[in-house]
Amino acid sequence: MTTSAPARAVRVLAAPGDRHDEILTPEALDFLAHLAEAFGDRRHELLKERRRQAVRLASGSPLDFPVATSAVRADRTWRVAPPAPGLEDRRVEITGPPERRMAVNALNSGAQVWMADFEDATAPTWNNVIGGQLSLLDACRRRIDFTTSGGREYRLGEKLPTLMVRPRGWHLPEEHLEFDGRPVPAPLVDFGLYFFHCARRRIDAGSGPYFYLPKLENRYEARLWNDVFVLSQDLLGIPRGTVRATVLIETVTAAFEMEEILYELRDHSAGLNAGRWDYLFSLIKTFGHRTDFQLPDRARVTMTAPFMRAYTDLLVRTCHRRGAHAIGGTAAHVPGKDPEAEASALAKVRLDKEREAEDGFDGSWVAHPALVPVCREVFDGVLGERPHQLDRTREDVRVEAADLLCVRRISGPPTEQGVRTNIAVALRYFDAWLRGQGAVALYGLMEDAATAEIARVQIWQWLRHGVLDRDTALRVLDEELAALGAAHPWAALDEVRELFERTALATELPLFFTPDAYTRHLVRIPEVRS
Ligand SMILES: CC(=O)SCCNC(=O)CCNC(=O)[C@H](O)C(C)(C)COP(=O)(O)OP(=O)(O)OC[C@H]1O[C@@H](n2cnc3c(N)ncnc32)[C@H](O)[C@@H]1OP(=O)(O)O
Ligand SMILES: O=CC(=O)O
Ligand SMILES: [Mg+2]
Repeated sequence: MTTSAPARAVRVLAAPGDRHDEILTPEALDFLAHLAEAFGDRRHELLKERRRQAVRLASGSPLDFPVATSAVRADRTWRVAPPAPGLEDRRVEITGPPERRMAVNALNSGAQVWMADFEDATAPTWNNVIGGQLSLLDACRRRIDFTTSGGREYRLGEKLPTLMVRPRGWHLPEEHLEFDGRPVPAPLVDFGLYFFHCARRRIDAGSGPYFYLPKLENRYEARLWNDVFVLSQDLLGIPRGTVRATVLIETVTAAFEMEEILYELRDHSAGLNAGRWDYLFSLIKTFGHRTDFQLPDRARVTMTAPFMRAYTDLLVRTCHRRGAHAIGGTAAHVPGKDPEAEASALAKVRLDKEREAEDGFDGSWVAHPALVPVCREVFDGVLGERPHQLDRTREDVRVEAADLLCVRRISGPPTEQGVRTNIAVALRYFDAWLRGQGAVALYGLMEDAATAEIARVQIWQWLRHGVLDRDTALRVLDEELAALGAAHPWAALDEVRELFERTALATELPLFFTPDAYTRHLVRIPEVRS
């Protein structure tokens, strides 16, 4: 590294695990200490600002495109950096946790990009966090092959996708690492360890250190990431502008600052992604108190709802006028175990990808290897030999604040089946998450931390507006807990129930279920600290 050591060190508070010393080297911890020292306080201030903004919006302050940055939006001259090596053609991107077996499967899936996910698809147990870093390091060294105890072989193919890594969001701490008496911010840990160990290897392989940035709420959070990139590159002597990052527009406040977010990151930007599930979650939680934001059953809120279409159209237009890729989101349907379910899932995903490709997206996400060919076929049909469609500037798109916020047109009360599905999904997902699994297939759909949040906050919202009565919610909760216990005798029913009651049935809505559940259930710090 090119600068002197920080005054304080990062302490590891976890028990040593298999090969963890390969990741938690003194040099890597020193790198994290630099990041924690430089950015810990700013992250803390930005989280306070998130809470202040939530209160302002809940008290009726209007949400609109910021006046202070109108010059950035009006200036037609600026562009983001051109696509970096390996990021020009992104028509199919597969997502998934960096668990070893899934890592090999994703790398062999035939997609252009693998988005290795420490956020929505990972329950951040210490073993998942460090195990994920080991998978990434081994993948970068091409030493990830293994054979299961049953003799099944996992071997990397010749041509691999470009690797992008999604660190956890700013709201999460990593309690197994301490700096200056406080947990190190989780995004700095996920980003920092990968960057420290793999940035040079990726550059030497003709690619680069590339990231997806989740759950940003405004331009200041994008600026913070940009400063993290600048310092990290300087510390390792890597030229500025080598890092690239795609920001997920998945909060309603960020949808009003897409241009500004691209602008803040312009030298490191690799476009925007329409993170539809967190977006919907954010919309409900931000305006959950307002009756005109009351949404019907989750299944009825689709991407063709006018307010969702306004959000994706605006994203494509914003990206393309700035020379940035616009990447679509995840259709949650995953192939089931029988051919009929599989055909139905493929048909639904195809429709979703067709809409995205026709609307101008340059590529999209899939959550399962069996969906790669569908997504490819659809984007091949629209792109042909071209790597993207940045030339489709979508001048026809006119989106005002009201278009993004006009939810009323699809509002309505829930059905009993809608209530039951949400409760069942939340309980089953919490159970999986507490056992260390961050994504699961439930009732034919991929469920992760974003989709489960929708299930949770809808129950809260319906109770709040009196369209669901508490007795019914409690009765369904009892029934669905019993069903979960019958299906999974190992499920921690008391913990699951308590988590649901605390996060869905409380008067005040917790902003996320994860931070508190993480601290209570996933953190394992031995009695005697190292
Ligand atoms: C809202 C958002 O943020 S979307 C992005 C975050 N979410 C995700 O990335 C979810 C990714 N998807 C997944 O985790 C999985 O597909 C699940 C959990 C939904 C379903 O997984 P499974 O129940 O294992 O599915 P299934 O049994 O059909 O899997 C068949 C094979 O495909 C593999 N596979 C399934 N999904 C993936 C994936 N996304 N990446 C790599 N391999 C995968 C499985 O590991 C399995 O491999 P194996 O035969 O070697 O054991
Ligand atoms: O991260 C993606 C989303 O839809 O949420
Ligand atoms: Mg998300």
